[in-house]
Parts: sequence; C-alpha cells; structure tokens
Amino acid sequence: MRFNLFRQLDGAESGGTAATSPLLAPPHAAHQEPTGPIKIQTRDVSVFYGDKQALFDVSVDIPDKAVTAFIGPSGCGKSSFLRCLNRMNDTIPIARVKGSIRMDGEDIYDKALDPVLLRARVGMVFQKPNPFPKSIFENVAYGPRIHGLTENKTELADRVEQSLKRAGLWAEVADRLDAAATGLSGGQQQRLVIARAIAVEPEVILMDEPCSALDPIATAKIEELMDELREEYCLVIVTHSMAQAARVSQRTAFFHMGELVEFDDTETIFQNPRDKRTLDYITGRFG
Ligand SMILES: Nc1ncnc2c1ncn2[C@@H]1O[C@H](COP(=O)(O)OP(=O)(O)OP(=O)(O)O)[C@@H](O)[C@H]1O
Repeated sequence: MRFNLFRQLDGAESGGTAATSPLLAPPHAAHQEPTGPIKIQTRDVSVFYGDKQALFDVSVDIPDKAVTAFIGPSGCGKSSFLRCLNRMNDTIPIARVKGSIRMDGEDIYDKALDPVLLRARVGMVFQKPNPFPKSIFENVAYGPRIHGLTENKTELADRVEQSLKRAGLWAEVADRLDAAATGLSGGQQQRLVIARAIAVEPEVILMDEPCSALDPIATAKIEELMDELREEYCLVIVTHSMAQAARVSQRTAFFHMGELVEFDDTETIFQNPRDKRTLDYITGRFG
C-alpha cells in the first residue's frame, strides 16, 4: 500500500498544482519531527448522546510538543472525541462519556477536578472565531484576570503583549488594543482567540477545524503558528483537510463511524496505511 499522497493532496485541495499552491508543505517535513512524551492517554472512551452511541472505545496516546490531527468523514465522532479532552461534552445535557482520560497521569474526569480550571489547562479554539464583544486587549486580559494570574496592571499588560506576540498578532494590533475585537478580519480573530487561550498558560490546545472559515492566506498563517506552538504545547486538531493534517501534524488518527480505525505517525497514515478504510478515505474513495 506504499505511495506518496503529500504532493497530490497539496495540488488537489488548493485547486492548483503543488508548485503553485500558497499552501505548500513547509520545506522541513513536520511529520518527521520527534515528539515529546505522552501527554494525554485515553482508554476505551465512548460517547453517548441520549441512547445513541457516537464513539466506541477509543484508546490513544497523544504526545506532548506535537500536533496530533483527527481526520475522518463527517459525523465519525472527531469533535465528540476532541470535546472529551477538556470535558466540553459536560456542557451538553444529553452527552455521556465513559472510559478513562488521563493528562500527565491525572484522571481529568475525577469528581474533585474543577472543569473550569481544566479548560484553562486545555484550551479550545473553534471553527468560527469567537472573540468576546470587547476590545482586543480585554479579550486576552480576561482569562488571566479571572484566574488571578497577574499581580498588577503592568504584569497584565505584559502578559497580553506576550500572548499576542506568541499568536503572531502583536504587530498587527499593537497600535489599536482598545479597538473592538469584532473589527478584526476572520484570520486575525482566530489568532486573537489563540492568544486568549495562550494567556492562561495552557498545557494543551484543542482546535476544532480552526481554518475552515478562513481563506488560504489566513490558513497558512494559522498553520505556521501551529508549527511554532507545538514546540511548547500539546496541540490536537480536527481537520477536514487531509493536506492540512499532512502538513502540520506528526500524528494522525483516522476515525470512521465512531471507531478509531488507525492512529500512527502522520507519514505512515498518508503513505502506508494499514487499514483499507484509511486508504479509501485518504484517496478520496469516500468521505
Ligand atoms: N450535541 C449533540 N447531540 C446529539 N447528537 C450529537 C451531538 N453532537 C454530535 N452528535 C452526533 O454524534 C455523531 C458524531 O458527531 P461529531 O460532531 O462528533 O462528528 P464529526 O466527525 O466531528 O463530524 P463533522 O466532521 O461533521 O464535524 C453524529 O452522529 C452526530 O449527529
């Protein structure tokens, strides 16, 4: 089953050839970089919505300092599984999660653990940028303020600046921090939301189709940012773009009908998948 999809995917998904695509894979092969130790370990995780089971016994070891991509056809359970990792499913009344999820060995479903604090440690970025209807500064300052992470105004301002720099947005907004965040472009708003997540010093950043509402240039900036952020964080992304998974991730999990079919190095998934369903999906035979 060995073949190379990376180049074909670039050309196919950007509507051009690999040579002319603004979404060219970075010169280094991100998928070949080493990763950190296991950050999140899931065992037999199932998700139910009422009587309907959406996810079946998912066990994965997600590494630190790496991007892990979840791919698979619509409705296969990628987002449901992603939401387990910071207990966002708790906010859906009919959702129920079974199985075990440990972060650095700690059970994140332990009753003594405050889900609000967990969500600061495991930040989340959604498909549609969702800045608060406040200023750019206030969007980033909000988290450190409510979590009491800074001592005074200077420290808070420093943290806002550092977070915006980390998210690659500082140069574009430094002179208008008091302007409404909703006035930023979609790509800038998405980087602002990432700065907001970074400001509370997360360990993990979850991204649910973070580029699907963005144009190719804004997408390329977010992908570049992911590549930088993985040096410090554990990143997990859900994406419909196989080219994106191939470009930015070191590990890829392929889901199908609520089942984790295959989880491996991104290169293996795209060049030498073990399961025929993975091969059929990445070659566009279904999805
Ligand atoms: N809040 C909910 N209430 C009821 N059913 C849900 C809910 N969220 C998801 N589901 C169901 O769970 C299954 C998996 O959905 P999920 O959104 O996790 O899949 P997905 O792979 O992320 O899909 P997509 O790529 O389309 O976003 C689907 O059958 C979906 O209808």
